[in-house]
Amino acid sequence: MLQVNNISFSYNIEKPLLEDISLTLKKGEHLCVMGESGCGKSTLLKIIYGLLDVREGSLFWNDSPILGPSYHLIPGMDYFKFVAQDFDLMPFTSVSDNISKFLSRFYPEESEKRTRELLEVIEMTPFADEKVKTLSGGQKQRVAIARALAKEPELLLLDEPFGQIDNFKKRSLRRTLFSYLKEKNIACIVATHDAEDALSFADKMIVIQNKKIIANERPQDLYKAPKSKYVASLFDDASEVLIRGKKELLYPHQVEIVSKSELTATVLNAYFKGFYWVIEVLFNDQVIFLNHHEYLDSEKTVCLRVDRGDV
Ligand SMILES: Nc1ncnc2c1ncn2[C@@H]1O[C@H](COP(=O)(O)OP(=O)(O)OP(=O)(O)O)[C@@H](O)[C@H]1O
Repeated sequence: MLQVNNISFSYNIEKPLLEDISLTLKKGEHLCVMGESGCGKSTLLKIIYGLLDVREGSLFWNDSPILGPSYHLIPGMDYFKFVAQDFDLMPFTSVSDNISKFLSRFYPEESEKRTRELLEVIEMTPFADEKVKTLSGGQKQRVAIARALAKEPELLLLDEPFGQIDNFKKRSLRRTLFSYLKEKNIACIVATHDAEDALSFADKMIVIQNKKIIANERPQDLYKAPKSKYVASLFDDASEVLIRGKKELLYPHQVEIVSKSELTATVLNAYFKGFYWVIEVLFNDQVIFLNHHEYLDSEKTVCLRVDRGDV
């Protein structure tokens, strides 16, 4: 089990980046770390991996303290693997060799079987013999994930793991990877901007804002009852508006256009989303985003209805 107890960290002593951060993660559990760019997600992953020294607080994996580079000649915990945003692969070596390098040379058959299995997890079997330098950014990212899994870690730390992968591949890779991790009971922490990483695959989610953890809950619970616009905006184009004197935090699917209502608004823009449109409207000098089945011209007057349903 991972235990992070009240840690604080700063790159620059005058500008603390993370303050009083605490969290726990059990074996096989998946945690998603979200928050605006620059809030310290990657830094938190680096601290947990043991690449940075904390100013205050302590970290443990089971009963062993996780110590930073001041205490280790080679920083990084043995049972953990960290896939950073820069991948750190061997460019002139094949995809297979990049993965198998971390497997035992004494059991070549085992090693080959495991490499084949991991190539399938990252959907890169046809590229097994390609040199890494010829691969795209997204393909390199997938090889880095497979390499991190070669010697099964107890905790896998992924920094924006699908950032360079196209949507089609991302969805299928995400399904395969997270079910593989669950099957092997490997704990995982993902720093991401993509709410889909959290909503479908994480057991827990933390949100960082202004140096602190402002939410630590199941992603479904956070989605249903976001405590602020900052949290809701991680999931969708949330609007915070004053309606009939009451402040409402609304997702686009909770606002409908109806034929008659006392809430009137003016269309500003319409954004094509495939089977629906996101319509941006101005309501009492406040901008609201809502989902609608068809395109609407700007400046058109529309009537609104709020239907919070059960989110
Ligand atoms: N080695 C470093 N030295 C000094 N400052 C750093 C260093 N690495 C990161 N920072 C700063 O710390 C802050 C947090 O960076 P970090 O990469 O942890 O944020 P993040 O939430 O992961 O951002 P993003 O979502 O954009 O990847 C940023 O302001 C960044 O410029």
